[in-house]
Amino acid sequence: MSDRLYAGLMSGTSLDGIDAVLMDAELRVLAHSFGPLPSALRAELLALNQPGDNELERAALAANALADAYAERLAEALALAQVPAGRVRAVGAHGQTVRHRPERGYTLQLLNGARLAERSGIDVVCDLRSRDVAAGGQGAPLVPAFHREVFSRPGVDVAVLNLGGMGNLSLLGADGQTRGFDTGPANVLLDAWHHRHRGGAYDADGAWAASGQVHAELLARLCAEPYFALPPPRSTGRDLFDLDWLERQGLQGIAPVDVQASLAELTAWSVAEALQQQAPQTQELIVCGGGAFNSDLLRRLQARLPAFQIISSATRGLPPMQVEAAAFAWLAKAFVERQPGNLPAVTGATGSRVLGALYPA
Ligand SMILES: Nc1ncnc2c1ncn2[C@@H]1O[C@H](COP(=O)(O)OP(=O)(O)OP(=O)(O)O)[C@@H](O)[C@H]1O
Ligand SMILES: CC(=O)N[C@H]1[C@@H]2OC[C@@H](O2)[C@@H](O)[C@@H]1O[C@H](C)C(=O)O
Repeated sequence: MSDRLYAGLMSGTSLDGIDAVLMDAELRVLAHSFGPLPSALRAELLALNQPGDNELERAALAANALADAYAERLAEALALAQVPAGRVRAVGAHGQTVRHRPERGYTLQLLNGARLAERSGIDVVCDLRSRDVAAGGQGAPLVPAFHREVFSRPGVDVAVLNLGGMGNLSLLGADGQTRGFDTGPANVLLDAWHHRHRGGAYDADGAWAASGQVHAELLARLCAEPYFALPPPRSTGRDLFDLDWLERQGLQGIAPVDVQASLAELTAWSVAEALQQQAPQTQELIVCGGGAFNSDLLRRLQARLPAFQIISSATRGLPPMQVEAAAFAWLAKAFVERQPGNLPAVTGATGSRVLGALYPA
């Protein structure tokens, strides 16, 4: 007999690892578990973002391996909270985005949901984006509805910024309206460029970027990418923003450290520009995702948004690395209650839809 606990599992575009969150029906987090992706699986998922040989079998095997890794993270979250699987009503499991092409009518998150149900003994709700795409939407971002639940304040305009691999903003209007869209790359290019020149997963605290100089002409070329001028609804991913994209912008003669500084500035610019265009009256910015730990990035944001109070989501009760997994727990709850998970004003779908596909335990 379930007492309506929900779990969320997320592995995002940065491919840093898997977050599992267990929460109650009042959206209080009971436990959080994070673990890196096994390195061979991480490399394969990264490779599957590009066309390659024998994709079908490789995708199926990666979806299996991801289900096993998800099951492990979920088990650890349950153990931390000392909660048996039988008390969890459902788990919302994102899977790994390897293609995001809403303009072609699909978005693809790898995950063997059947295997996760088998391993966990919990109802699995996955494939949470396809229905919105089928209804003409972008299938992303989905978190604005959850951000509204946990971060909105009556009478105050609040913006919530996820700085993951990609960046996305939720605009929670004082008038009760919620908007949202992807700003562009947040950490994905910073991680990849840092990895190429310095090794390691990411530029800790943005220290390398902070030691460089922004290259004004390169920054201008990066900012000229047409994606940044698109009106919402808009979403993006590694399909567009990868190292090939960066190399096409002309890097000859520019020191790698200055490219890193320029990439950090691009992230800050894309967010500030979007806020100034879309929500000029807003003055509060809540930051979540791994970029919330990058003080160089936050300093650049503050410099471009001097009137804003920029705070970590932890200040509002939800630590930065728990927000997305919690959102997918909330989406599982919405599915169980057959409530819509999307916001058509955000994704551009023709209407509200119940999101997800169910693999019963
Ligand atoms: N201490 C830190 N200093 C600098 N950057 C950090 C730090 N900790 C995390 N990050 C950045 O945050 C990233 C992970 O963020 P997060 O887990 O929110 O992304 P994601 O969920 O994979 O992406 P998305 O939200 O696009 O799906 C890392 O790849 C790294 O770039
Ligand atoms: C297709 C896809 O996986 N999109 C992710 C990605 O990572 C950040 C940004 O791009 C956002 O649009 C989305 O994730 C969050 C969880 C969302 O749907 O709100």
